[in-house]
Formats: sequence, C-alpha cells, structure tokens
Amino acid sequence: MARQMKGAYAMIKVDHLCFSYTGLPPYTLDDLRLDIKSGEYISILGENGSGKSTLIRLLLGFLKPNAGSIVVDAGRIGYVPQKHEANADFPITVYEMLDSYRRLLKIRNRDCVKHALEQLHMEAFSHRLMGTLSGGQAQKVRIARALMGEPDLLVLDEPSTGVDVGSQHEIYAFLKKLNQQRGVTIVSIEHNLQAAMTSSTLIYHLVEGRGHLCTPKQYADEYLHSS
Ligand SMILES: Nc1ncnc2c1ncn2[C@@H]1O[C@H](COP(=O)(O)OP(=O)(O)OP(=O)(O)O)[C@@H](O)[C@H]1O
Repeated sequence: MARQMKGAYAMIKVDHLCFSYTGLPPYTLDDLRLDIKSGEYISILGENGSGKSTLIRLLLGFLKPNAGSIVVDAGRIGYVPQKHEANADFPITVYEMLDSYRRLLKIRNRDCVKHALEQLHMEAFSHRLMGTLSGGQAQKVRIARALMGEPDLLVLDEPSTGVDVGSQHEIYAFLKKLNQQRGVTIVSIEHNLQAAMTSSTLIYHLVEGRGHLCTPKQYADEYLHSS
C-alpha cells in the first residue's frame, strides 16, 4: 500500500508538553517529550487518573497544551472512544450509524460502509439495531466506523473494556494485522496488559504526569519480572 511505500516518518511529535485542566501547575501532564514514527503500535499504560485520556484528547486536538507542543502529521485519524452506554436505546441500525458517519466524512463511495464491516467480519449485523449488540460486537462496529476513510492513524481508548475474552482476541489480532500488514499507526490506551505486551511495538508509561517510552520487553523486565 501507498502508506507502506512512503517509509516511516515522524508522525507524532510531543515537545515539552505541559497540561492541567486549570491551566496552572501542578500539571496533569508535565514536560512530556515523545517522538513516534509512522508504523508503530504504541500502548499507553498508567494508573487511573495518570493522564492517559488527557494525552489522547491533546493528540486529537480536543484540548490545547498550556506549554510546549503536540504535532500530529497524519492524513486521516480514526478514533475509537471508550465504550459508553449513552443513547443505547436509540433505534439506529449498524448500517445507518456507519452510513451517517460516511456522510459526515463526505465519503462518496457508499460501499465503504460494507467494506468497513467486512474487515471486522460484521457484515451480517448490518441491519441489527445498535442497542441489541453485545459488548464485543458493538466494539467491532465502533472500530469499523473508525476505519472508514482509511485512516493513517488509529487512536483507541481502552478497546477491550466491556468486551468478552473471545472478542478481545479477535480485536487485538485484527489491530495487530492492521498495523503490521497495512502499516496503520496505532495509539491505544490499555488496561489489558497482556494485549499491550503482545500487540504493541512500544509502550508509553505515564506515572505522576511524566512519560517513559520503552519496548514491551523493557517494560516487562522493569515492571513485571522485577518483583
Ligand atoms: N474535564 C476535566 N476537568 C478537570 N479535571 C479532569 C478532567 N478530566 C480529567 N481530569 C483529571 O485529570 C487527571 C487525569 O485524568 P485522565 O482521565 O486523563 O486519566 P486516565 O489515566 O485516563 O484515567 P483512567 O484510567 O481512570 O481512565 C485526573 O486527576 C482527572 O480527575
């Protein structure tokens, strides 16, 4: 694919980034520096409240840094938000939900809805109401939605929350394939340590506002095998 032939380039550059919701110290994210090349699969790990979602919001441009900068050089960004039950009873089918998103993105080709669902083996659920899907099925649909428009960067917020073990395996196998075979860069907030260790190429560990970048092996040696 074109994105693989382009070769790796600096896709995400975080430079001395400071952020707090008040705009004043103490910072939730304090002097972060991070360079991520295209083609990486980076899992963000950290305790509850360590700033993982805040970093994602900055990455997506929903928030602005108080100091420093964050630059993302990606054509299209797909985003899979954290699972939430709001509007679960709203009577919309899988197809209707994806097709409205297609129109929002101004994608003319209607087949892209079918294609997105096929990638996740969810085409048989096209006419099911969203509210009747299991946690795993709904998550696959959300990933399918994020893939519409063929993003270069896919950002996920805890993809395995509320998903049964079987679907978790399918989802992580799919994400790994997307990264390795199609060169899509992935940034994923993870509480699923096993998935982070087996799927990602890099781990970004947030502790008390500071970030530490390492390989899964380095993370395992430092935090999992040392006790
Ligand atoms: N909209 C907000 N306004 C004020 N403070 C916030 C807001 N959102 C988050 N915070 C605070 O910022 C800090 C980081 O929150 P964040 O949600 O980024 O953490 P997290 O690592 O994603 O947590 P979790 O693992 O629980 O999802 C927390 O102390 C949180 O209370």
